[in-house]
This record gives sequence, C-alpha cells and structure tokens, in this order.
Amino acid sequence: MAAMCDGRQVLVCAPTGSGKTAAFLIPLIANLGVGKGLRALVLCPSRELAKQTYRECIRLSAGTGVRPHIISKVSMSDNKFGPKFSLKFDLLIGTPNRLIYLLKREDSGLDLSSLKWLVIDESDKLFESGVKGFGDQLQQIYEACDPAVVKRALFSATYTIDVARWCKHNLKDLVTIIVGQRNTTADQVEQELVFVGNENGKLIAFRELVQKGLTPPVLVFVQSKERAKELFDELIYDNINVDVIHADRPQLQRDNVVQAFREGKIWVLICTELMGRGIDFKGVRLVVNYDFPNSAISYIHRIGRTGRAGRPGKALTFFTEDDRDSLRSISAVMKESGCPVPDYMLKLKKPKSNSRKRNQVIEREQISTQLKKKRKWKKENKTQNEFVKTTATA
Ligand SMILES: Nc1ncnc2c1ncn2[C@@H]1O[C@H](COP(=O)(O)OP(=O)(O)OP(=O)(O)O)[C@@H](O)[C@H]1O
Repeated sequence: MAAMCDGRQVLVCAPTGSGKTAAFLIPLIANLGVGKGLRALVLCPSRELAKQTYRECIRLSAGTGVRPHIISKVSMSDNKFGPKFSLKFDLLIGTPNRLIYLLKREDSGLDLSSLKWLVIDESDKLFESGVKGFGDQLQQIYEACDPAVVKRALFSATYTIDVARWCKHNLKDLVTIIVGQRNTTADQVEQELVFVGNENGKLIAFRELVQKGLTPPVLVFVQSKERAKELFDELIYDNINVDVIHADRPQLQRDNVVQAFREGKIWVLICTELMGRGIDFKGVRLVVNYDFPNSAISYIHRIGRTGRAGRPGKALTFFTEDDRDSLRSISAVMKESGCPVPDYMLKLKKPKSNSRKRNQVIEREQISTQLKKKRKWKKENKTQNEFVKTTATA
C-alpha cells in the first residue's frame, strides 16, 4: 500500500486470502483525488471476481466521493455507457473481454486518456498466452493506455517468471513485493492427498466423506464443465444440498448460485477453474479437488478458497494413477507448506517434456455411473442386434 501511495509501480505476490484486494483498492481510492475522467482501471479474469472486487470497492470508498463502476452485461445494456460515460465514474472494474468490447464500440464513450492507474489482479492468469489466455486482450488494453502516464500494479498469489521478466523490462521504478515464500499455500490450510484408485473410487470416496459428515460450505473442483455437470447429476440424488457453477450457465444463474452459496443455502458447490482464483467465500471449511489440478499454480489457487483471512481450512485432493505426472510438483508444494507427504512422491521422476505438455488436461473416464450404465447397455444391445442380424442373414 505504501509503495502505491508513493506512486510506485508494483508487482505483488502474497498468499491467497491475505487481503490483496484491499491492498490495491485502498491506495487507489486514496490517490484518485478530485478529477475529471476515468482515472483507475482494475482488471480481473472472471466476472464473479470483478463483481466481488466492485462490492469491496463500494464498501471501501463509501464517503470518499470516489465513484466506482463495474462493466457488467446489465450496465452495458442499461445505457450507462454513452458519450459522457468516462466523466461519470472515477474507477472502473471489469474483465478484459468486456473492456475491449467497449473500447471497440465508438458509442460507448469509454475514454482511457485520463487513466492514472491500471491494476491487474491475478496477473499471472491475465498474462497467459494462447487461445484461452488473456495475453492478447491485455496487450490491446495496454495499447489503449498512455504508457508514459499510466502506472501499473500487478497482484497475484503466485509468481511466474514470465510476469516478473515482463515487469522488469517494461515497468520503470518497479517495486517487487513478495510476502512469505514464493508459490506456497496459505499456512492455515491442512492438506491431504487421497489415493482413490480410479474414477469410480472418487465417487465412493466423496460419498464416504458425506456419510462421515461434511461441514458446509464445501467447494468441489473438477477439471471441466462437462465433468461438473456429470458430478452434479450424480450428487443431486444423494440428498446433498448441492449446486454447480461453470461457464456454460447463463450469467444470472451463475450470480444466483454464488449468492445462494454465500448465504449458506447451498452446502456443496461443484465448480471448475472459473472459481479457482480470487473468489472469497467466507468460511469455506473444505476444498475437495475431485480432479487433480493440472499445475501447482492451479492447486495453490484452488485450495486458497479455504483458510482465508487467518481462518482454518482443509483441502483434500483425490488422485489416481493417471495423475502420476503432476503428483511430484503438487506434493512438493505441500511439503513446502509443512504438510506430511510420502517420500516416494517427492522422488517421482520429472515427466519428460514431450510426454506431457505444460498444463495439459488429462482425459478421464466419465464420472457418471448412470452414463456408464447407459453406454454399456447401448454397447451390449448393439452387439446383440448385430448377432441377430448375422444369424438371420445366415
Ligand atoms: N486487514 C484485514 N483484516 C481482516 N480481514 C481482512 C483484512 N483485509 C482483508 N480481509 C479479508 O480477508 C479476506 C480475503 O481477502 P482478499 O479476497 O482480498 O484476499 P486475496 O489476497 O486477494 O486472495 P486471493 O489470492 O485468493 O485472491 C476477505 O474476506 C477480506 O475481507
């Protein structure tokens, strides 16, 4: 906070749940002063996180006169944007794609010429390149800002060499702040790896957990929206108060699910990486990695949804033989955080670079026993029909 208040550009890495949102919002609000035009922009990788940051900003700026705004679908269709839009607000929060959409629309009134601060939350995520990455979008936003005037502040719980290198080469007068050890989990999270044998073993292990008694709220991470839907279809019949959130659900449903989970109306929330970063649900007691995370970075963020703001939390990570390649790096993170890890895991060989691409998602068997049964039935019926056909023609 002190560095930003002094007008220095910063690269900050601090553990999950340690209060980074307030650490950038407070200096922004304090430094904006009186002025005309949009003077600060905060970028987040998901709409859920943007909304949460906006809520925090409203709270922190109360009584200061600072006017925050969020780019949401509603505000875009509400005619909030127009020729004088940039004069109505001081601080704008949003995701890169919506911002670019507005920058491209001539009638949006979005003008970044008065911008003083650009904050990139979850910076390593927003720097990711490739089709699914935000890297290109971030580049377009930079080009719309005046680099001589706009100061940048990058925040994340994880530190990647790519971001650090970029900052070193591009940001003058940079202060790098690292709280604790780089790329470790929050201290308060008790972590455990559970070998479950195979896909079916995951369902059995999860049901055992429920039988023993879960203390809600619980977050369950899977690797894709398809798997999130499948797991939901399984658990919905188990008399668990469960719901699911993923990118295929309409925004209104996503908002309602988040709200219901916050209010304790949903006890178990199945989710994808969408909820892996930044989301602050108060008092999540347990995070279950139903599917093994595909990188140590993803592991750190996912389990960081519990053990926030000094509260205790627990993280269980299921693994099968398929997860062997990632086991070593994640067990090393656990060991670094002081959790007991069997020696053999730490001694596993590094996967050959050509055997598995970085962050590659593992192909897994379907979760759903119903689907499996259906497929088996179809296959058996097909063979039977073929047998009838061939004997009939013979
Ligand atoms: N000084 C403080 N004292 C007590 N609680 C705080 C303080 N600052 C922030 N918090 C609370 O801590 C929680 C976590 O804060 P925040 O969401 O900013 O974490 P974060 O560091 O951004 O985590 P992540 O890396 O997961 O995004 C929030 O509920 C927030 O209200």
